[in-house]
Amino acid sequence: MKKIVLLGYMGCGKSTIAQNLSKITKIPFLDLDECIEKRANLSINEIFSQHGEVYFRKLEHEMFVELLQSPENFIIGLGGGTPCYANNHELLKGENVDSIYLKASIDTLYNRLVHNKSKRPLIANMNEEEMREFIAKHLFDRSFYYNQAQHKVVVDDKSVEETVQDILGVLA
Ligand SMILES: Nc1ncnc2c1ncn2[C@@H]1O[C@H](COP(=O)(O)OP(=O)(O)OP(=O)(O)O)[C@@H](O)[C@H]1O
Ligand SMILES: O=C(O)C1=C[C@@H](O)[C@@H](O)[C@H](O)C1
Ligand SMILES: [Mg+2]
Repeated sequence: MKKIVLLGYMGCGKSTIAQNLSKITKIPFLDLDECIEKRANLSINEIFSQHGEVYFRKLEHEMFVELLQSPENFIIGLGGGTPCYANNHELLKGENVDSIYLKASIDTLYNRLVHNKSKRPLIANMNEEEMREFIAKHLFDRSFYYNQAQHKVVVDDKSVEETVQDILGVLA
């Protein structure tokens, strides 16, 4: 069986949806950000502030490759930027991978992130206006990489359960 890889912008629901998909499919779930935190013994915020983003991106790539090489089956929730660095977007097309882009609009992302930005170093210090502008531009820049996924599921105006059902549909 293939590894199921969920990707998309910060706040699109990768971690939330992956946990719920895991409960239904009984396939274990791993969150790439959490794996990196465990490996570094630091929070994502601490990695960014103590070592910088380039160091984080190297760890992120190494950990992603490691998980894909593991013989076990997992649902993997990626970090928001994972497909956009190194050759990670090419790894989304691997034979043993089912990659799914959880596609959310700027409004959906803004509404979810505006009160949940403290653990996300890229937006943690922005005011509301800066954040909306940042998300719009950043999503535009990253869309090319997200669109390398094998499948796409639109998450706007859907409950967690509805998105999980849509994912099961594309995997069937
Ligand atoms: N229908 C929904 N589907 C998914 N998440 C939802 C939904 N409605 C509200 N949320 C909330 O939106 C947030 C999504 O955050 P989550 O951490 O799952 O995103 P993420 O894509 O893993 O972000 P990051 O890239 O920063 O790790 C959570 O607080 C979740 O409770
Ligand atoms: O979108 C991003 O670049 C990031 C998203 C998070 O999941 C973390 O991986 C980190 O905060 C960077
Ligand atoms: Mg997450």
